Amino acid sequence: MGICVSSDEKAEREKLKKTKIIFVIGGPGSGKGTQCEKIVAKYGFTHLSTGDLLRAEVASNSPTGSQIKDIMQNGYLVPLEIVLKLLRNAMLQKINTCKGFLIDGYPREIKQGLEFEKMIAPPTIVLIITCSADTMKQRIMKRAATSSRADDNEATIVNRLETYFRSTDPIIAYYEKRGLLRKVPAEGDADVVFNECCKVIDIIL
Ligand SMILES: Nc1nc2c(ncn2[C@@H]2O[C@H](COP(=O)(O)OP(=O)(O)OP(=O)(O)O)[C@@H](O)[C@H]2O)c(=O)[nH]1
Ligand SMILES: O=c1ccn([C@@H]2O[C@H](COP(=O)(O)OP(=O)(O)O)[C@@H](O)[C@H]2O)c(=O)[nH]1
Ligand SMILES: [Mg+2]
Repeated sequence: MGICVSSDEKAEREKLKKTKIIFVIGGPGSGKGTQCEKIVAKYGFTHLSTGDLLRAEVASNSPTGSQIKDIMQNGYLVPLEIVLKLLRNAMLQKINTCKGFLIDGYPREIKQGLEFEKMIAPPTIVLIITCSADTMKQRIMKRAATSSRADDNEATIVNRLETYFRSTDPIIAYYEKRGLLRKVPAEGDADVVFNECCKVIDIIL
């Protein structure tokens, strides 16, 4: 039996397939959000942070929000169907006006990436922002002084780093093999890092 796909849905899929999609990955506090903001300012891309979408869901007090609140507070991963649904909805809201998408903090596991391709489209490239665990920890502790994020505390940072390092090597290997991975070292100043990001993005425009 065939699956019935409405013409609206078909048109949506076609649009999503044509748009540029950059996955931006990197450890907690590596600077994904900072770089995405700069990329938006220069290239007019639409920035979607999975972490932000999930935090908004928690703040809305929806049933899904209460389901994921504790998972996030402890630094673990939210079930991928939930993340994907939020992402797809957010992308469709912007699809008619945007020049391309920066998907910040995604995928956290290969499976998330594969499901994204099934439901939405393949990424144009995967940008990975890399720095040492010490640097990430220092940056988050500094951010913690002014942020109100429930997960910006020392115990959760340890879990977030562990979760990241456990799942990230297979992701890197997977996208490297497909020729989609672009590595940007991020120990230095944010402007220097941005310069490197631009070199990578200019090539796909
Ligand atoms: N020195 C330096 N600091 C940076 C750089 N990028 C970000 N920071 C600082 O590090 C902190 C974390 O940066 P974010 O952009 O929030 O990092 P993130 O990767 O989005 O972090 P998560 O949302 O926790 O995954 C911020 O307080 C930034 O000011 C960089 O390239 N160099
Ligand atoms: O695809 C995602 C993205 C985020 N998260 C959850 O959202 C939190 C915050 O994500 P964000 O990218 O903002 O920060 P990070 O943990 O990388 O510092 C994570 O710790 C996870 O609990 C998730 O489960 N799946
Ligand atoms: Mg962020």
